[in-house]
Amino acid sequence: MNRRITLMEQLHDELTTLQALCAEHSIELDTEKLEKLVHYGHLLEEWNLKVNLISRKEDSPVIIKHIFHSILISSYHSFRKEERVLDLGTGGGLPGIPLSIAFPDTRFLLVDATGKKITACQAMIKELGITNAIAMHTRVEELKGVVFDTVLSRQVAPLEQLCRYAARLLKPDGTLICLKGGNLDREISKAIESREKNNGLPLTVELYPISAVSSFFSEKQIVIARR
Ligand SMILES: C[S@@+](CC[C@H](N)C(=O)[O-])C[C@H]1O[C@@H](n2cnc3c(N)ncnc32)[C@H](O)[C@@H]1O
Repeated sequence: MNRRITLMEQLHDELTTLQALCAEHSIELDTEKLEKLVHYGHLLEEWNLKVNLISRKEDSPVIIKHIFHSILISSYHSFRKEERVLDLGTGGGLPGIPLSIAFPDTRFLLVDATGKKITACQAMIKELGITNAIAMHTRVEELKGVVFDTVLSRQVAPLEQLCRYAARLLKPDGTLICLKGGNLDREISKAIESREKNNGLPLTVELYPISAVSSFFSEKQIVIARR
């Protein structure tokens, strides 16, 4: 029998899906955080009707494709108390908003060159009661007087360009973490060739393929660049 799924059932399904994925990857999140992440997913879809934040012809659940994808970074990097993190080209808050929910003691700055996207992020941050993330409308090249332990970036630019942006904003022992897809051989070679120009970033590049985590992450990798 065909029947419409109620909002309550949908929320429950999303919560269960996220909980199972987190448990499978040893990511510990309490129910309050899981519920907030599900709430963020709904706000993201609502805002997406007004501002282009994520693809509108979604073929996969937002809770996996965008939210768990962001959270998965924490399997490869420990977000510490008071750590300062920049999300460069955050768009609708990815990966910064999910990670700020998961790690409330870490401090996140989310920047994007598009004002309308930052307005959406600011509204979502407020509605979710997030106090450890700030969204700022700026090009990353114009950020001054701040340094970060970690720079995050999801689907923004080739690695060499990200290294150029991050080089002057990262502490000497800081880390650049990118969520990327496809074959990265050429862009990694270019980034390594340009490292002298980019304050020695990257000295090393670690690649963590995540295709096996979910069918929605086909050809996706987590890329970690260090000096
Ligand atoms: C493809 S979107 C990805 C958004 C988000 N990270 C995500 O995964 O959904 C790339 C975003 O990077 C932003 N962007 C590109 N270059 C930038 C720069 N130099 N400074 C700040 N934002 C930038 C764009 O405005 C855009 O919102």
